[in-house]
Amino acid sequence: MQFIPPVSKNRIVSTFPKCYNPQACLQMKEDWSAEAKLAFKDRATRQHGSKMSKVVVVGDLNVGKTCLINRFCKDVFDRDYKATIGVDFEIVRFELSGLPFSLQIWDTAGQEKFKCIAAAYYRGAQVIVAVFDMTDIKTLEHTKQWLIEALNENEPNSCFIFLVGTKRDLMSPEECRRTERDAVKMAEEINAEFWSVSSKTGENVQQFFFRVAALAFEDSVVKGAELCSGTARIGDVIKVDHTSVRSEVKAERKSCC
Ligand SMILES: Nc1nc2c(ncn2[C@@H]2O[C@H](COP(=O)(O)OP(=O)(O)OP(=O)(O)O)[C@@H](O)[C@H]2O)c(=O)[nH]1
Repeated sequence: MQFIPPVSKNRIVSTFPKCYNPQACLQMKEDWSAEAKLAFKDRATRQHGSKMSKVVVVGDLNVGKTCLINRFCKDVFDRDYKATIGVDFEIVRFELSGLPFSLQIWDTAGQEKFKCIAAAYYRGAQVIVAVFDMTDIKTLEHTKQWLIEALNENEPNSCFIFLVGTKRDLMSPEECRRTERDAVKMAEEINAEFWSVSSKTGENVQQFFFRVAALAFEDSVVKGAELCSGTARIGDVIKVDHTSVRSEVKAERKSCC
């Protein structure tokens, strides 16, 4: 396994929605000439290289962090609870707009006794995912504290924040609606984007991680373009279009650890 240190993020470039906004990704402008598209790709590849973004997943014990990651990275679901000890991580490779991009997804332990080990890995996160169990409402309240601790280790305004409710499959439609209402309020409070998922059935899991990848990738490319010596303005490069990123994301998964 090769460990590639995560790149620290200094600021958020794109406007971050308060709750799920299905439109955000990077796309070259349709009306660009073939040469302009090629030049953009070349430049972005040079700046971007095989860019990796760090995603840190936090939340109470037993809320389903490991299952969420495993459903996406390995397409498996384990009914038996095995506590995460300290931290673990997976690397997922994508191809976005023809460019290589990776997410390094850190699974942290929810148990109090492992907290100090896990906290050592919060630094350099580009994305923080605060997870709660939809069947256990107090875990939603606790996401605030998890978030505070994760943000403490990072530059102010430097992370995209997601709030994810798991175990959707265990809820009746009415319970689900009620919990989602509470979660949207919490998401607004913590300036996060809310998703409700089921790792058991897989509902929304892939869509959620594709969204994470799209935002992290867009942010990396915008920063790269800003560094570039004036050949492209940001407005020329970024266009919001979620559908195209979804269809262009080709996940080549590589497990580590
Ligand atoms: N029905 C259902 N069960 C789930 C879901 N996600 C997780 N679980 C179950 O919840 C339990 C805890 O899941 P984990 O993913 O191990 O929890 P965790 O948050 O990683 O726990 P720690 O490692 O202690 O922090 C396991 O028994 C899972 O099978 C889900 O979406 N639906």
